Amino acid sequence: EKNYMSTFPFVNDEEIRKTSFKNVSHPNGTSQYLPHILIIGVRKGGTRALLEMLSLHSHISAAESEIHFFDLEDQYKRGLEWYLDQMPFSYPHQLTVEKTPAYFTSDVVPERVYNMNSTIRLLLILRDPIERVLSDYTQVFYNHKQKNKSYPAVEDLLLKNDELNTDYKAINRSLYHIFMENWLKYFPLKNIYIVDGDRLIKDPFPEMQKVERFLNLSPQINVSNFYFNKTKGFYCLRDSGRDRCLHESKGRAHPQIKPFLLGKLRDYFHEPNKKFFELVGQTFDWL
Ligand SMILES: Nc1ncnc2c1ncn2[C@@H]1O[C@H](COP(=O)(O)OS(=O)(=O)O)[C@@H](OP(=O)(O)O)[C@H]1O
Repeated sequence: EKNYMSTFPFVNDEEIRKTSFKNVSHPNGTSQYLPHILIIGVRKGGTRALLEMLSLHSHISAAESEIHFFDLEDQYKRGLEWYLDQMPFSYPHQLTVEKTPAYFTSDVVPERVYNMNSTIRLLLILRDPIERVLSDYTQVFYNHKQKNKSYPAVEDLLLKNDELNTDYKAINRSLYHIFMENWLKYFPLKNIYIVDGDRLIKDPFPEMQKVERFLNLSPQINVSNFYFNKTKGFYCLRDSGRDRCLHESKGRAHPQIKPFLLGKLRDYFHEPNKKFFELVGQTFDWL
């Protein structure tokens, strides 16, 4: 049998070795491990879809919720022992993965992750920056709606005095090169795999094959694990006969924006996108 697991668990220094694994194990042979893989973002990039699809693989064990360990002070000060305790119970041959989309855009997170495990594998799923802005807006819009609060129309946030409002948070979070530079101060590009979130929506299987390869996992995820659900308008998962789609909050319709505004967004993101492509030595089909 091919030794796919030979490079794991990536743990490189003594301190981490000591804390990376909790020896208080279940009778069934499972234990908790610090993550071997992190899905760091981007917010609205398709992080949940990526985590669910990766979980189709039997060697993957995923933390269900977003832990926000590295980005929130209150969590981080609880220490690695606490973080370890948030991890799922898994078998020694499995890899633990956690996803918190806020990690990618945080200034403090790369160094903190590095201090935990400098050879950890990072997955970053990105979408067209403009799509991401509209998805981000839609998310916040629904958050307000849920609380019966009103929220401005998208054009009122995107524009200020008839010009693009570059202070708008959702626009800033799409300046991928700025955040990427910070990650690359700590991690080599070869340890960061960038998933094309637009392609993962349109045709998930080939993208997941690439993720499997990057993680050195045996090829297990199959084309029949995915089926297109016409009602949802997205791919859903089929796992040992069980069908499931992502939550209804995933795959929402975005607001239509006027062509002149779309033009402004395109102009604005042109240079940042180019900078990002140069930084990672890879291009994407962004507008
Ligand atoms: N298969 C499938 N089903 C449903 N949704 C899918 C799928 N694949 C990718 N996506 C896209 O995932 C987007 C949400 O991204 P995240 O999970 O990263 O959002 S979050 O930051 O955790 O809130 C979500 O964004 P919206 O379309 O704006 O809702 C989806 O476009």
